[in-house]
Amino acid sequence: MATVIDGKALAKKINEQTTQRVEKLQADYGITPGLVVLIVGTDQASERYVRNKHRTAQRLGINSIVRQLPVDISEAELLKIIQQYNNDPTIDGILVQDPLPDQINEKDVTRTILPEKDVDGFHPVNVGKLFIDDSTKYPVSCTPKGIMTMFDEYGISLKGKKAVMIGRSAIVGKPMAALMINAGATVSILNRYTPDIKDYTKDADIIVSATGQLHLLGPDAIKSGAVIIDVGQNMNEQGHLVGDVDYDDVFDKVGFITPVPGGVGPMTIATLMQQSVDLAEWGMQRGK
Ligand SMILES: NC(=O)C1=CN([C@@H]2O[C@H](COP(=O)(O)OP(=O)(O)OC[C@H]3O[C@@H](n4cnc5c(N)ncnc54)[C@H](OP(=O)(O)O)[C@@H]3O)[C@@H](O)[C@H]2O)C=CC1
Ligand SMILES: Nc1nc(=O)c2c([nH]1)NC[C@@H]1CN(c3ccc(C(=O)N[C@@H](CCC(=O)O)C(=O)O)cc3)C=[N+]21
Ligand SMILES: [Mg+2]
Repeated sequence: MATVIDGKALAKKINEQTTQRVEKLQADYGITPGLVVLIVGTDQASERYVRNKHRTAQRLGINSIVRQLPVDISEAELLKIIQQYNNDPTIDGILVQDPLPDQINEKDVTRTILPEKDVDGFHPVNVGKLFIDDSTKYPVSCTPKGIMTMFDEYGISLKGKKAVMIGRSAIVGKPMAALMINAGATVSILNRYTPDIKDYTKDADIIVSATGQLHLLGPDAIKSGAVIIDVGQNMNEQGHLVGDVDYDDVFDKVGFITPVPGGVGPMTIATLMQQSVDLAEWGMQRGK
C-alpha cells in the first residue's frame, strides 16, 4: 500500500511551531520578523503564489511586505530597491519572485541580496555553504529544504539510497541534489538532454521530479516501492493543477508519494516562513 506524504498537514504542524517561535521572539525581545517579497510584473501564477505567502506570513505574525514593481523596471532600479531593504533593520528576509523579465539578470539580483537576508538561499555564499555541507547556520532553498523535512517526518532515510533528481534548476534541482548528497544518497541529476530518463528512474529508490512536464513519469518508469516526490505544478488537459507524475497510474506501485496539490507546495511556503524566523533569530544572535 502506498503512503501519501501529506504536505498540507505537515505544513500546518510546521506553521504552528513557527507561530510559537514568532510569539517568543516578540515576548522575549520585542522583535517581529520582517519579510519583503518583490514581484516584478503581473504574471498570474506568481501573483497567486505571492498572495499565498503573504497571507500565511500575516497569519503567523510575520511582518510581510509585498511590493509589486512595473514589468519594465530597469535592473539598476530593482537593485537599488534591494539595497534599501538590505539596509533596513526591520527586514530579515528578502525574496525576489521568479520568473523575472528579460532586462533583469537574475544572477545580479541574487548577488545583491545580502547573504544574511537571503531567505531563498540563492546567494552564491549560501549555495557554497550548502555544497561544502558547512556546519554553521545558513539559509537553503525552501522547496528542497521542505522536502528534507518530509523525508524526516516520514522516516525516509537517504543513506545508501539510489536517488534521482529530474531537473537542475538553481531553485530546486541543484540544491535538492546537494542536500541528498550530504545526507548520504547516491544521486543522479537528469536534464532535458538525458537520452532516456527511464535508464535512471527505473532503478531509483527515491525520485524527485521538478521539470514542469506533464506525464513525465508513469508506472513503467519506476521501481516497485519507490519514494516519489513531485515538485511539478502543471495544468492538465482538464485544466487541473497536477504534477509531473501520473499520480493515479503509479499509486499502486509506489511506496510513498506526494500529491499535487497538497504535497511539496504547502511545504515550500511553510519552510519560507520557518526560514524567515531563522534569519531574524540569527540576526539577533549576531547582535544586529
Ligand atoms: N511545489 C513547489 O514548491 C515548487 C514547484 N515548482 C515547479 O517545479 C517545476 C520546475 O521548476 P523549476 O525548477 O523552477 O523549473 P526550470 O524550468 O528552471 O527547470 C526545469 C528543469 O527540468 C529539466 N527538464 C525539462 N524537461 C525535462 C525532461 N523531459 N527530462 C528531463 N529533464 C527535463 C530542465 O532541463 P534543462 O536544464 O536541460 O533545460 C530543467 O533543468 C515547475 O513545474 C515549477 O512550477 C518550482 C518551484 C517550487
Ligand atoms: N524567489 C522565488 N522563490 C520561490 O520559492 C519561488 C519562486 N521564486 N518562483 C516560483 C516558485 C514556485 N513556488 C511555489 C510555491 C508554493 C506553491 C504551492 O503552494 N502550491 C500549492 C497549490 C497552489 C495553487 O493553488 O496553485 C500546492 O501544490 O498544493 C507552488 C509553487 C515558489 N517559487
Ligand atoms: Mg524557495
